[in-house]
Order: sequence, then C-alpha cells, then structure tokens
Amino acid sequence: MANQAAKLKEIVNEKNREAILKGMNSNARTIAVASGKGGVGKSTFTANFAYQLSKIGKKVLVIDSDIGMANLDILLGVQPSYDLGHLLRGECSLEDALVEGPAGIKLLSGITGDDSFINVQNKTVHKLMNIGAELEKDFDFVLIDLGAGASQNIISTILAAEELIMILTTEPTSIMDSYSLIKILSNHDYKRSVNILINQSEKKSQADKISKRMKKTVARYLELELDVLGIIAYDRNMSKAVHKQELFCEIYKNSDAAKEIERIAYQLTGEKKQRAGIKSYFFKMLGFLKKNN
Ligand SMILES: Nc1ncnc2c1ncn2[C@@H]1O[C@H](COP(=O)(O)OP(=O)(O)OP(=O)(O)O)[C@@H](O)[C@H]1O
Repeated sequence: MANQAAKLKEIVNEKNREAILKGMNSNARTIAVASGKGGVGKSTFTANFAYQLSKIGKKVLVIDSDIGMANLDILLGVQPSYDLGHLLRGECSLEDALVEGPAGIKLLSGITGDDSFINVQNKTVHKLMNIGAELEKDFDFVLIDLGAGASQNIISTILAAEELIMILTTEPTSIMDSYSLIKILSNHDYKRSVNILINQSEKKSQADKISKRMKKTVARYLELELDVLGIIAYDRNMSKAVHKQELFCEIYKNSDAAKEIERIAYQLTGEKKQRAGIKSYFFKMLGFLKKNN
C-alpha cells in the first residue's frame, strides 16, 4: 500500500500533472470540492453549483468520488447503473456510465465495488487519462465531489485537479480540520490558491471574521493564498429539498442561499448576469396595460 501511495504521488505531482494536462488540450475546468470535516455540505453544494452552472449554459459533469459514501445520485434524483469501476474494467461504455440529471447535468459515479480506482497500475492510469481526455472534449466544468478528510486518495485527486473549492462551516472543528487539510496539501507542494466557501452560515459577520482570520493564518504559516469564494446561509429548506429528491436551487430559487450559489457560478465563469433591461420593462408594461383595459 505504501508503495502504491508513493506511485500515485509521483503520478500526480505538480510537474507530471502539468505534463499530462499539456497533452490533453483541455477546455474543461476540473474543480475538486473537498472538506476537512464531513457533513459540511460538499455534495449539496456540488449538486446545486452544477445546476447553477448549467443554467448559465455551461456543460457540467459531476464525479462522485466519495468512495463508499457517494450520494450525489440521490441529490440529483438519478439512478446510475454503472460507475467508474465498470468503466475502467471495460464493462460499460463511457456513454453508459454517464447519467443525466436536472438541467442536463451529467453524473459519473466514482464508487467502485473493488479497488480499481485506488489500485494504481500504469494500465489503470492510462485508461483514466484516456477517459479524462474523452470527457474534457464534452464539458466546460468537471466537478469532483470528494469524501471528507485527507486520505492519500483525496490528496491525490486535489493535486490532480486544476482548482480546489474547500467547504467549511463556522464550527471550530470544521475550521481546524480545513486548516489541517491545507497544511497537508502544502506539505505536498501544493502552490495554487485555495478557494474556501463557508456553508451553513448563521451570521454573515461571523463568517466574514473567520474567513479573514483564516486567510491571514494560511498566508503567514503556509504561504498559500486563500480566496473566499462565498458565504452560503444556513437554510432548513436544503434538507426539505433532499427529502423531495429535488435540487434546492431549482425549487427555492429566490432564497439567499440559491442566489449566493448562482452568484458564485457567475463569478467563476466570468459571465455577466443578463439584466431584465428595457425590452423586458416594455413587455411588462404592455401586459399590464392590456390587463387593465
Ligand atoms: N446551507 C445549508 N443550510 C442548511 N443545511 C445544509 C446546507 N448545506 C448542506 N446542508 C445539510 O447538511 C447535511 C450534510 O450535507 P452533505 O451531505 O452535502 O455534506 P457532505 O459534506 O457532502 O457530507 P459527507 O462528508 O458525509 O460527504 C445535509 O443534511 C444537507 O441538507
């Protein structure tokens, strides 16, 4: 196992990663969604963020990589028959392995019944890279929903992805575990900036204070840049949406939390939200006059 970990580390170290990606001519942005502590809302965010990106017109693939604890399928209300393990073993086609969720989001389930995803042999890596190259042609965004913590598998995925969104809450345990994860990344020569997102926030001022303090600590002790991507409010309808097996952002679109996730989607894509504009104003006025005449 130690041998395997070393091999995996070598495969995804920063230099190799760049060499691999260079050959891929990719348009897709690969974003790992991680957290130090579990239950902070990674999967909920990933599913809803994918939805908001899709609404902007982006083609989005989500990969459920929370091995053994995957639940993106439930959040998206889909039932995949195959996963990455089947794909790697050649038991299904790429098309079979991708299922379509709301707003055209595609899901690739990363759960495997065996260890073919973790058991890194050159052949497996080669296959994975080929699958990656195929996928990158079709998508603008690939979001990888990871498990919590800092296992070798999680660290390797974060190092291999292009960007990182780390989710935390304002609870001291979540803050500490996030810091630990960033520290482990920095020990693995991680040099890029870390995007953090504070979820389930009860008080914006408290979340602001925590993020500022964390930014300072990470810059001072780990020499890494930390960007605060957003603050998502606690909303008990998140859980209601899960019960209904519908996406929160789809059914509670006017909530503060849904608007914040939408804002983050616009910010990351660099797209501008279309304003209603004068045309819409005239249209509404005409409707109003018609109704009242
Ligand atoms: N902004 C929010 N407000 C209220 N509840 C939330 C919010 N975001 C997520 N939740 C709830 O928090 C719980 C955990 O969410 P989720 O399963 O997405 O976490 P996770 O980080 O993916 O967990 P795990 O580490 O186990 O994979 C769920 O019940 C979800 O509905």
